[in-house]
Amino acid sequence: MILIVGGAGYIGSHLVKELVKREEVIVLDNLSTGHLEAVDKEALFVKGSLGDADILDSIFTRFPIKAVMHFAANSLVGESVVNPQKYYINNVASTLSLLSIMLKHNVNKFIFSSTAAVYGIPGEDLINESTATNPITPYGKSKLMMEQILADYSRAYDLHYVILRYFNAAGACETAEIGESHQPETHLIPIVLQHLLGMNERITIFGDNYNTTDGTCIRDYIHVSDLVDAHLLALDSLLNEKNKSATYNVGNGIGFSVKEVIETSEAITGRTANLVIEDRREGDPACLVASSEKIMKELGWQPRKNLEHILESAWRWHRNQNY
Ligand SMILES: NC(=O)c1ccc[n+]([C@@H]2O[C@H](COP(=O)([O-])OP(=O)(O)OC[C@H]3O[C@@H](n4cnc5c(N)ncnc54)[C@H](O)[C@@H]3O)[C@@H](O)[C@H]2O)c1
Ligand SMILES: O=c1ccn([C@@H]2O[C@H](COP(=O)(O)OP(=O)(O)O[C@H]3O[C@H](CO)[C@@H](O)[C@H](O)[C@H]3O)[C@@H](O)[C@H]2O)c(=O)[nH]1
Repeated sequence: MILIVGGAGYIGSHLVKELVKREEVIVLDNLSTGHLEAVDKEALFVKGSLGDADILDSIFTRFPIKAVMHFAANSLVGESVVNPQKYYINNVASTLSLLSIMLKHNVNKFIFSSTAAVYGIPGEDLINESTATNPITPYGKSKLMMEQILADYSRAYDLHYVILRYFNAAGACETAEIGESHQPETHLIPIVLQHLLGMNERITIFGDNYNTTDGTCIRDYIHVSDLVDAHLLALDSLLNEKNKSATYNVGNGIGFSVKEVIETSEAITGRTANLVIEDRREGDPACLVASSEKIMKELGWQPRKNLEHILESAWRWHRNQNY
C-alpha cells in the first residue's frame, strides 16, 4: 500500500487516479486546499493533517505502507513572502513529523514534491540539477530545507528518497474528470481560462519590463499527467531497483512568456482576453526553464504533452465547471 499525503490536491489527485490502477492507495489530506470529490473512489481516504502524529501513527500501524508520496504543502510564492510562518510550519515542521513516524515504522521510501523555486533567480537559461540553489522566497526556502534534511536523513538513517523539482504544473486529466481548482486561484493558466469563460473582467499581467523577449515572465509549463508519469517511474525505481536516492528536475524544457500563454489560450478557445499590465509580483524570477535530461536518462521519463495539450485539456475541464 502506498500513502499519498496531499492526495486530494491538484497534482496528488491526478497521481492517485493512475496509481490505484496498480497499487493499493491510502490518501491523507486535511482538505485545506484539496477536494474530497477529486480523490479516486478506489483509494482509502483519511481526513487529517500530516502534523498530527497520532493519525500518522495509526495509519502506519494499521496498514502495510511500502512508500510515501508527499504532495501536501502550502505553495503560493507570493503568500509565502507575507506569511512565512505558515510555510515553515506546514512545509518543514509538519513534514519532519511525517518523517519521524516513517522512521519509527521502518518505512524508508519517500517521494517529495519540490519546486523550481529552489533555484531562485538562476544564472543560466536552462536549469539543471547542478545549477546553484538560492531560493528568494520562504516557499522556495522551505522546500530546499526539506531537500537538505532528506539528504542528511538518508546519510544517517535507512531512508531513500526521490526529490522531484516540478516546474509549472498545468493541464487536466484526459477525461476532464479532475483538474486544477484552487480557491482563490492564483496560477496563470486557470486564471486565463476562467477569464475567457467570463469570470473576472480582465487578466492582470504582473510586469512587462523583465529582461525577456516580450518583457513578461517566462515559465516552463509541464502537463500534470507528465508529472504523474515521473512519480510512477520514481516509485518503480525506489521499490524495484537499488534504492538510490536522487533529485530530478521535471519540466518540458521550453519556456513560454505570460503573453504567449495568453495568446495561445486565445487561439485555442477562439476568444479574446482583456489585459491590464500591473507592477511585478514579489518573488517572481524572470525566467525558469528546466533541463530534465537527468530524469530522462536515469528513469526513462519523457514529457508527452506540449503547451497546446496543456491548454486544451485544461479548457475541457474548466468548461465543465459551473462558474
Ligand atoms: N502546482 C505547481 O505548479 C507546483 C509546482 C512545483 C511544486 N509544487 C508542489 O507540488 C505539491 C502539490 O501541489 P498542488 O498544486 O497539487 O497543491 P494543492 O494545494 O492543490 O495540493 C496540496 C494538498 O495538500 C493538502 N494539505 C496541505 N497541507 C496539509 C497538511 N498539513 N496535512 C494534510 N494535507 C495537507 C491540501 O489540502 C491539498 O489537498 C506541493 O508540495 C507543491 O509545493 C506544485
Ligand atoms: O494573474 C496572473 C497570474 C500569474 N502571472 C504570472 O504568470 C507567471 C506564472 O505564475 P503562476 O502561475 O502563479 O506560477 P509561479 O508563480 O511560477 O509558481 C508555480 O510554479 C512554481 C514552479 O516554477 C511552483 O513552485 C509554485 O508552487 C507554483 O505556484 C508568473 O510570472 C506570474 O507573475 C500573471 O502575470 N498574472
